[in-house]
Amino acid sequence: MKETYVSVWGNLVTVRSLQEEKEQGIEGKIEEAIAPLKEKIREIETSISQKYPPVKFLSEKDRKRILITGGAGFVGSHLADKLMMDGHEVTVVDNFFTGRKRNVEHWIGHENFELINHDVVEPLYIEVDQIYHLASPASPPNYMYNPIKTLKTNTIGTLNMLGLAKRVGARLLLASTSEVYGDPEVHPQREDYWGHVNPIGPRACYDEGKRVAETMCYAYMKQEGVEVRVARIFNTFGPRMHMNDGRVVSNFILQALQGEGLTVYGSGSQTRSFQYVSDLVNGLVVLMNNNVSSPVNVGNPEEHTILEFAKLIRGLVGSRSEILSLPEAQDDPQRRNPDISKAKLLLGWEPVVPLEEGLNKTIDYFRKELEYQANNQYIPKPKPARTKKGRLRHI
Ligand SMILES: O=C(O)[C@H]1O[C@H](OP(=O)(O)OP(=O)(O)OC[C@H]2O[C@@H](n3ccc(=O)[nH]c3=O)[C@H](O)[C@@H]2O)[C@H](O)[C@@H](O)[C@@H]1O
Repeated sequence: MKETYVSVWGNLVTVRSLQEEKEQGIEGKIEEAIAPLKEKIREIETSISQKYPPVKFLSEKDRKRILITGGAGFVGSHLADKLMMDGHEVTVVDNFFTGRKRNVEHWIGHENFELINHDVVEPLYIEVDQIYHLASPASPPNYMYNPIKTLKTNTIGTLNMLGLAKRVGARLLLASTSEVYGDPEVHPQREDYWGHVNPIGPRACYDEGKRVAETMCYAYMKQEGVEVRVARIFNTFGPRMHMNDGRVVSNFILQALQGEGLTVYGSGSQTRSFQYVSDLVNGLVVLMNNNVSSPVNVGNPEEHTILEFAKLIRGLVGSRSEILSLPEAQDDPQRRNPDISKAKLLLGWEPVVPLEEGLNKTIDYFRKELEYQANNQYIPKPKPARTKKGRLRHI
C-alpha cells in the first residue's frame, strides 16, 4: 500500500515538473518571440525623446507655468521655443486664424508643452504664473479682413486674459504695437508720445484696439493690483512669417523669389525700422521678468525707406524682379522708428541681429516653404493692401 502511494506521488511529481518545464518552455518561447518587439518599443521611445529640441532642467522653484496666447503664430511660436528650451511649462492657446499648428508641432507630446485650440474672446480658466498675451492678427490686410473680430480680440480677449491674471495672481505681458503712435508727428517715437491715430480709419480696429488694451492693463494694475508689462513692438520679421500675410517683408521676399515685380505702395519714401524675431523674443522675456510696468518700445532703431528695403531684398535674393509703384496704402504711417533708450537703460536690452543676417535667414526659410508648398500643389501669392485709387507705375 505504502509503495503504491510512493509511486503515485512520484508520478505526480514527475507530471508537475514536466508541466513546469513545459510552461517554462512556452514562457521562454514567448519571451523570445516578443524580444524584437520590446527592442522596437525601446527604439521608438528613444527616438520620441530625441525628437524634441534640448530643454534645460529647472527646479520646481524656478520652473514657471506660462501661457502664450497666439502662441502658434509667428512671434508666439518663437517665444514658445525660447521658454520651452529655458525649461518652463508652456501652454499655447490659439484660434488658428493666423497661427498654424506647424509652427509648434515640434513640441507636441512633450511633457512640458500643451496646445489648446481656443479663442481668447471666450474666457479661459487655467492655472498659470505668467501670461504673454499676443493673440491678435498683426498684418494690416489680416487685421482689416474682419475689423470687428480684431476689435473683439483686442478688447474682450484682453479683458478675459486680465481677468485670468487677476484670478490666479499671474503677471501679464501685453504685446502692444508701434501702431499706438499712429502716423507719428514725433520722430523717433518715445514711450511718452501719445500718438496720432485716426479713430475711424481702416487701421483703427487694430491701433485703437491695442490702445484700449493698454488702458485696460493699467486699469487692472491700479484697481486690482495685477502686475502688467506692456511691450510696444515695432516691425518684426523672420522665419514662420506667413508667406502671403501681406506684410512688406513677406511680400517682397516672395515676389523676388518668384520673379514678380516688388509692389511698393506710394513713393516708397515712407520708413520702417525692422527687427529680427529673436531680438524681439529676448526683449519680451527680459521685460516680463523685470520690474518695469510702464510701456517699453521693443524694436530695432535702424531705419530704411521702403524703396531702399525693396532694393536690398532684391539684391539678397539675387532676383531681377522690377520694382513697381502702386497707389499709397490708406492711412499708412509715413515714418516709424523706435527710441529704445528706455529698454537699453532699464532692461539692458537692445537688438543684436544685423538686418542682412536676419533677412538671409528669412529668405532661406521662404525658399524652403516655397518648395514645401509646390509639393502640395499650392502657389502662394502676396496679399495686397487696401490702397488709395491710382495707377500702377514702374520705378
Ligand atoms: O511687421 C510688423 O511687425 C508690423 O506690421 C504692421 O505695420 P506696417 O508697418 O504697416 O507693416 P507692413 O504691412 O509690413 O508695411 C510696411 C510698409 O511697407 C509698405 N508695403 C507693404 C507691402 C507691400 O507689398 N508693399 C509696400 O510698400 C506699406 O505701405 C508700409 O508703408 C502692423 O501694423 C504691426 O502691428 C506689425 O507689428
